[in-house]
Amino acid sequence: TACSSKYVLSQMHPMWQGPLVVPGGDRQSPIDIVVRKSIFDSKLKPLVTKYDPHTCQQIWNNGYSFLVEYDDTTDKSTLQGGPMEDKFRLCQFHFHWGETNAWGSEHTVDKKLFPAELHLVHWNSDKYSLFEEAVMEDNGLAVIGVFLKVGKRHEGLQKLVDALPAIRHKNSVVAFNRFDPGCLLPTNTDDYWTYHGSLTTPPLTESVTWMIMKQHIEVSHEQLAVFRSLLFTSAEEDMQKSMVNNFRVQQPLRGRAVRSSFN
Ligand SMILES: N=Nc1ccc(S(N)(=O)=O)cc1
Ligand SMILES: [Zn+2]
Repeated sequence: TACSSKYVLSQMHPMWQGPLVVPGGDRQSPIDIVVRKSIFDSKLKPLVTKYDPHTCQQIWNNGYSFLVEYDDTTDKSTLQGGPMEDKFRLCQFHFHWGETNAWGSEHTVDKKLFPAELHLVHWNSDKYSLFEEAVMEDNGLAVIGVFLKVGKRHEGLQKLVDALPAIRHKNSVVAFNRFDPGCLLPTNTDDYWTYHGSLTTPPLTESVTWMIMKQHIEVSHEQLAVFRSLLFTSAEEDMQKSMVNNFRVQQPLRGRAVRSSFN
């Protein structure tokens, strides 16, 4: 679908650090969320997600993470509310994780690292007609971030985990339908932090309104271990590299405000 994208993994420096310098990058992501410096904004509305499980199309290994892609040619799976004025269309979700449970998330909360982070990627379908267009615009994208903690097994996630062995190698894809991404959201989606930032992988464009959920979800150690069984490398390459630590380091805040929807 429109929102899938290929990343180029250069040998010079691992891609998850992205290019070392971004031209004029003063709203880069991820960031450390300093809770006591976040500003409560009573005008922030609850998030309204309306996800149609039937718009799920495929799951694939893009050599950086695994993406679950949705048909974003109609307004079937949408996000609105929060700090946004417009309606946004879900195009894909993916995760970032570490080689151990000690780290793996991209955002941190008072420097606390989580073992993994889920990103649900949406683009502004009120203003643009394609993800590729929206990705270049200030208010083009909205990404929901959810922290993962290791604990009890996540039943909804298991369907996804069971599909991963089929896409072990980079560029492998498997049909995946009927998956409700809403099952991966925490029970409370009213409490979040929001700030203006960027994609955390190339093209690193500064077009993202981030909404980071205060409440995490729990997945089992075994489920995370299957994430780590994926490979960065394609079947043709002889050096197989396990797909771990696919996160970018925290970026300077550059005076940006982080608002909270809760007191
Ligand atoms: N090129 N597409 C992308 C979409 C989302 C993200 S992220 N990790 O910021 O959600 C990065 C790249
Ligand atoms: Zn991401």
